[in-house]
Amino acid sequence: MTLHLGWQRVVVLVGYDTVKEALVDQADDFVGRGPVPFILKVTKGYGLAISNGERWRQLRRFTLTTLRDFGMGRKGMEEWIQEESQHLVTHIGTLKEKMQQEIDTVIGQECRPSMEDRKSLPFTDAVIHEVQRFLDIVPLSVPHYALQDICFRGYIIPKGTVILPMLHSVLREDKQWATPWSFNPQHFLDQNGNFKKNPAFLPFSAGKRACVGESLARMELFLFLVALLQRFTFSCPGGPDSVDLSPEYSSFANLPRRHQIIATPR
Ligand code: HEM
Repeated sequence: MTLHLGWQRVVVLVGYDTVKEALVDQADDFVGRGPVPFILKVTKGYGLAISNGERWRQLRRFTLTTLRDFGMGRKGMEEWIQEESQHLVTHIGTLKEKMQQEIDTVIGQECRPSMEDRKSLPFTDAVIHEVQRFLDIVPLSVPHYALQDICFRGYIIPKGTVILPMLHSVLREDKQWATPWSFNPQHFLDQNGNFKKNPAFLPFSAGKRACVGESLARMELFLFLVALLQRFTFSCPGGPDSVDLSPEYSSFANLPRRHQIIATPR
């Protein structure tokens, strides 16, 4: 779909098939990032997220190597996050009985969680995936840009066009999810309760420009949440129905609201 935002021509890619075909199957064509004003303002024109060509390739390689080395250093990334999460559990508390039952059964309340535990905790893993799908934090991804004319599905996308891979349309697509508008961890579970991948789970986008922080972010989400659930039960003053799940702001990002949460030690 083509539209104009002021003078800027924008092509919006809608749905899993289109987003995947562009970002993965035609990865080299759609790898560009353009001089979009808000990204320029945030980055001042520097860094990985705004760069193109050789400069971007080098920055991306450097970033990925640094994150990987961080993970393999004297204190691995996993261990570092584990320690951080232990600090956090002294302040906050837990969430849902079913996750706690699963965690209690598999690793107990005392043992420090590790990433190895993820495959033994399919329900917890499914809940985390569903939270990311449902919250839809970066609904339009970070804008891409046609650095030259791109031929896509028989159309020409002219050089200078901003391209928005609409991740929101993938994370809420009827064809991909049984109940796209409801929070439903079953989206990531099979009939036997095993974890089930869904290729349309693209909160970090896809292809050559996909989020470099994905592994770190997913590790943090898992280790923090499991450590918190081991020690606390969470509730909110007005009961679960009082929680408004709609974002506080919705534009480039969907920002979740702040909530008052009661963390009760178990
Ligand atoms: C839940 C957490 C996160 C989400 C949902 C997220 C999502 C995204 C998305 C959608 C993009 C755009 C990809 C594209 O252009 O196609 C992106 C890019 C990027 N993310 Fe993340 N991200 C998260 C955490 C992080 C973290 C922890 C880091 C840093 C360690 C990070 C660093 C970056 C960078 C540098 C880019 C630009 C990559 C490039 O242009 O080549 N992100 N992220």
